[in-house]
Amino acid sequence: MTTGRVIKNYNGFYYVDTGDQELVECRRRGKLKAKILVGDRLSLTMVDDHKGVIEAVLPRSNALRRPAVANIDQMFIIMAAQSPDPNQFLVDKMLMTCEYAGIHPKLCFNKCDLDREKAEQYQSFYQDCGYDVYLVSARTGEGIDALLRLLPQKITAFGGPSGVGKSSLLSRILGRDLSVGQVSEKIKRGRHTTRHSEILCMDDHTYVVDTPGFSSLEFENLEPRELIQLFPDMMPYTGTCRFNSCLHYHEPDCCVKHAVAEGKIRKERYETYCKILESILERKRFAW
Ligand SMILES: Nc1nc2c(ncn2[C@@H]2O[C@H](COP(=O)(O)OP(=O)(O)OP(=O)(O)O)[C@@H](O)[C@H]2O)c(=O)[nH]1
Ligand SMILES: [Zn+2]
Repeated sequence: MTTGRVIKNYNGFYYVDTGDQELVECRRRGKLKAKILVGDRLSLTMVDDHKGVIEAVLPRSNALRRPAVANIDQMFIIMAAQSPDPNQFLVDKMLMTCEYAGIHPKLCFNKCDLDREKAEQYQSFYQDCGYDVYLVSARTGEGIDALLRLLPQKITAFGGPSGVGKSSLLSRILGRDLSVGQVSEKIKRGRHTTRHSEILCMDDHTYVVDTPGFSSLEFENLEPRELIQLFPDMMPYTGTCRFNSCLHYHEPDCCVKHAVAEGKIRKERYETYCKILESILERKRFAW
């Protein structure tokens, strides 16, 4: 049995990287009902050198719903140091979306040429929260080498709000202009032909996923008590609150609130937590 990774899904065929030079064109075995995502690892039976039949989807390490992609090795959330100005609540929500999908993301502030001071403030804030933060400029090329060093042999997803310079950054990273629909040799398809998540090939086994529809609604079914798990900077302080069921909100003797008061948890992060918690509680009230 051969194993491989789905690189694209097109017209009922799955194109699978098995480690060989060429992608293997696969169909699913008729009785296989599982949903197959880009990024999924599969077991397959080879029919000839270039064709196969998918027998099973192997367990996933993570999966995002929108964009639909599985088994990402790392995720970068791209923001701009300026135009558009960064918004801390939005950054927090995107971080939470990734954490909910089982991905501990990295942050990248582009357009550092425009406002280095602001970018450094954000860098220091989120580093304190336990996130790796990279400062780059797609315009000047600053910081790109540091990003490039993190990519080999991995599937890396890039997401972020519109206008932060994601296309410019990916063009720099891939060394080709993405805006004109360049065609990747191995994938044999240009960009901008689909709105689905797209895996772009850098070289054998190194892939970059452009995620245009990055959605922060992934935690809409979250239970109030689960919310704290999406804040790795707050999680260490849970567990010793007076009440086992503590939501770290209005309860007395809450260790999370103590940590906020002592400056061990950043106040702004706790504010995000409360804001999202309130929206979840509100939604549950309406559901009754
Ligand atoms: N000063 C500066 N401008 C940049 C930088 N990167 C991108 N830009 C500019 O920002 C604008 C948006 O860049 P895009 O690469 O189209 O941004 P995007 O995030 O792909 O935008 P969408 O296609 O809307 O998702 C363009 O005018 C770029 O020239 C940078 O590092 N510095
Ligand atoms: Zn508590």
